[in-house]
Amino acid sequence: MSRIVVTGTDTGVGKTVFAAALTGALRAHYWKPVQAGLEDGSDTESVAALSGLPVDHILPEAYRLTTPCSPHRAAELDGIEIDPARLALPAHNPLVVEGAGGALVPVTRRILYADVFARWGLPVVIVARTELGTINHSLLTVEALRARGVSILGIAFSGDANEDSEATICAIGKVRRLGRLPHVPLTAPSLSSAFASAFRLEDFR
Ligand SMILES: Nc1ncnc2c1ncn2[C@@H]1O[C@H](COP(=O)(O)OP(=O)(O)OP(=O)(O)O)[C@@H](O)[C@H]1O
Ligand SMILES: C[C@H](N)[C@H](N)CCCCCC(=O)O
Ligand SMILES: [Mg+2]
Repeated sequence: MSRIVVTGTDTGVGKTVFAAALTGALRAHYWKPVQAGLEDGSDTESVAALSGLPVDHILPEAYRLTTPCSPHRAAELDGIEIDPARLALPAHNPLVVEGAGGALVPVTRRILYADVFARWGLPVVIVARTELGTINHSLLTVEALRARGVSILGIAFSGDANEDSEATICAIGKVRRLGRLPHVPLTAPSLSSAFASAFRLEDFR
């Protein structure tokens, strides 16, 4: 079975929506270790609603921070420092783990998400937009992860088709195109069906 990390080229690119679909398709457990920003609902709540899975597949966060900003700063604003020892992976398998923002977002002032991914030693899926600007953001993300020895499972695009940008990223970055999740109504059944049409489950096993 598989334990997979979902990162992205930026915040708001569709990691949570993709992770909900993947978690549901694998009947995995989902874990968002650090939630920064509580007012508009958490990623954990979104995945609980969108994955179609029983709630016991949705694991509690290690940190729930008030402010919607970088976790290192959100922690400071709440008067704490994130202890990387508390970010030990849960034993569940299959497991889908979501970062926050992009791969070089700081967890503390000394440790970035990419460093944590390297410690975990799990393969990473990069969620990338298809809009203009994605080639640069995607290739930067690929380089940053490889520089830290993180294994990249592939790229999951999010949004409208952009055939040349998607192919260019995968060719120059030497990275597998896993598929593209189009924008769909955010319900569990529509997400599940869009994921099944766009991705091959065996790529994640
Ligand atoms: N496949 C999709 N279909 C419909 N809407 C989507 C899809 N992907 C993303 N969105 C929209 O974009 C918003 C941001 O996506 P999402 O929350 O998945 O981003 P994220 O990368 O997880 O951000 P964060 O860094 O905060 O965790 C969603 O709330 C939703 O409105
Ligand atoms: C608040 C947001 N939705 C995420 N939880 C955290 C995004 C951190 C991005 C930091 C940055 O790259 O500047
Ligand atoms: Mg998210």
